[in-house]
Amino acid sequence: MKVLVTGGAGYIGSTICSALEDAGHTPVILDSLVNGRIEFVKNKIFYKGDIADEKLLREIFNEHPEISHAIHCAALIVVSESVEKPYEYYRENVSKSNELFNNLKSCGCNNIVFSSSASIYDASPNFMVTEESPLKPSSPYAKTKYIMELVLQDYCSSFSNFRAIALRYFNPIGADPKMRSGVYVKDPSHVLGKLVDTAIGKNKEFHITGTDWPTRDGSGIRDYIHVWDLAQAHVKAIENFDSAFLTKPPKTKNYHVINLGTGKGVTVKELLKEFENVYGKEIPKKEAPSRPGDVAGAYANENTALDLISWKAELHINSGIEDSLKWNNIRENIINYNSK
Ligand SMILES: O=c1ccn([C@@H]2O[C@H](COP(=O)(O)OP(=O)(O)O[C@H]3O[C@H](CO)[C@H](O)[C@H](O)[C@H]3O)[C@@H](O)[C@H]2O)c(=O)[nH]1
Repeated sequence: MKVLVTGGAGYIGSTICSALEDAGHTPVILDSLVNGRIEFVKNKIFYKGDIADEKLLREIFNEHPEISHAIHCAALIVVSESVEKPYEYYRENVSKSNELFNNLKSCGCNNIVFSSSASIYDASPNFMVTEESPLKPSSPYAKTKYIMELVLQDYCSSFSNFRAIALRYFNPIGADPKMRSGVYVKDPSHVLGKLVDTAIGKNKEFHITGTDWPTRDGSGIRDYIHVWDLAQAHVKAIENFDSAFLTKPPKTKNYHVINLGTGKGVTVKELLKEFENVYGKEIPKKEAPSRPGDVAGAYANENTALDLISWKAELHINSGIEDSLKWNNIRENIINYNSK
C-alpha cells in the first residue's frame, strides 16, 4: 500500500516509515523539516513542505494517486513549550491539521490514522486507563490533540466515506532496532534521554523529579513503549483498517480510538533500576521536586489494539533502553548537526 506520512522525518514518523517499508508498503513523506531531519528521508519519497499547503498536497496526490491512507504525525510536541507558545501550538496542531484533513478529503483520501496522545487522559485512581476513561487535557499541547480528535469525529459523522483511527501514544522509548533513526534532539528533556545523558557523563546526576506521587514508590508512573512496537501498530492499523470498522462498530460513526501502550506501568525508580541493570553500572541520582505541569501518570489498558488491529507490544523495556544507548553511540555518524 502507498501511505502518506506527515512528519515522516521526525523520531516517531521516520520509524513508522521504516516499519512500513520493511512490511512491503511505500511511505510518501510530507515534512516541513522545521523539526524533522533530512537524514531520515534519504532514499525515500519525500516532499518538503507545510501540511496546510493545498497546492503541494494536490501535487503529491497527482504524482501518487494510489495513496490509500494518511498517517498524520506532524505536530509540535513539547508540553512545556506549548505553555509558553499556545498560539503556535494551536496554529500548527489544530488549524493546519484541519486544513490537511479537508484537503485530504478533497484529494479522495478518506482513511486517516491520527497520532494522538495519552496526555489527554484524566488521572485515574489505579493509573490504568481504557479508551473510555475520562479525559482532561491540561496543557495546550494535550488540548490540541484532544481538539483534533473532536474534529475528526465530526468529519467522520458528516462525510459518509471518511474514517479515522486515533492512536493514543503512551511514552515511546528506544530507536529503530536497525539504527536507521532515533531521538535527535541534543538535550532531551524526557526521562530516558536524561538517564542516557547522565550515564555518559554529559549530566552530573539524574534527578528523580517527583517522589510524593500516590504511586507504589512515590515516583511518577508511565507506560514506556518501544518506538518500534509503536511503529508496528501503525503498519497494523493500515493493514487492518477496513476490518477494524467491520469487526467492531465504533461508538462514534466511522471513528475509532486505540491506546498504544504495553499495559504495564513502570515508575521512575523502577525504570532507573532497569536502566542501571542494562547499563551495568549505577548512575549518580538525586530526589528532586516534580516539574511544573507534571502528573502522576498512567498506563494503558491495551485490549482494544488487539481486538481491532491485531497488535500487541512485544519488546521488553530493556530493549528500549539498549536501543536508546546504542543509538546514542552512533547518532552523530548519521545526523549532521552542523547542517542545522
Ligand atoms: O529528568 C527527569 C525527567 C523525567 N522524570 C520523570 O519521568 C517521568 C516521565 O517523564 P517524561 O518527560 O519522559 O514523560 P512525560 O510523560 O512527562 O511527557 C512526555 O509525554 C508528553 C505527552 O504525553 C509529551 O510528549 C512530553 O514532551 C514528553 O516528555 C515523569 O514522572 C517525570 O517526572 C524524571 O524523574 N527525571
